[in-house]
Amino acid sequence: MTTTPGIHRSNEPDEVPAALRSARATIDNIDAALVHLLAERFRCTQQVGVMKAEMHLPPSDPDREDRQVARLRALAEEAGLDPVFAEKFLKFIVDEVIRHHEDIAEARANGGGTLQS
Ligand SMILES: O=C(O)C(=O)C[C@]1(C(=O)O)C=C[C@@H](O)C=C1
Repeated sequence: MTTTPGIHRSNEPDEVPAALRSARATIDNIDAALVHLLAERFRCTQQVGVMKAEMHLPPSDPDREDRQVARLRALAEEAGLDPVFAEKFLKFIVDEVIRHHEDIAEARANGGGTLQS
């Protein structure tokens, strides 16, 4: 593997053509950004889960989800991303968030704090 200072170091074999190597480096950077964005989103939704449990609000809010879906579908269309995929991706994430909210509410109901520490 060759290295250039300041340039993304790929773990691709040397025989991979430069254009493909470069495209893969971009993909790797985008995937890293997605991981960081998702980590921040889940950090935020954990706090929402605690607030909801404290306020005895249900874990899911279908009206809010409908608004999120409509907004994300429009954004996806503008951006040239398949809106069906955007909706599926949001649902995948939100379903996981709801499971976390349920766990937080259950832990609280059992006198077990907030799962935050
Ligand atoms: O906004 C909320 O009430 C949340 O709990 C966050 C969130 C989300 O992850 O975007 C998750 C569950 C709700 O059904 C709606 C939205």
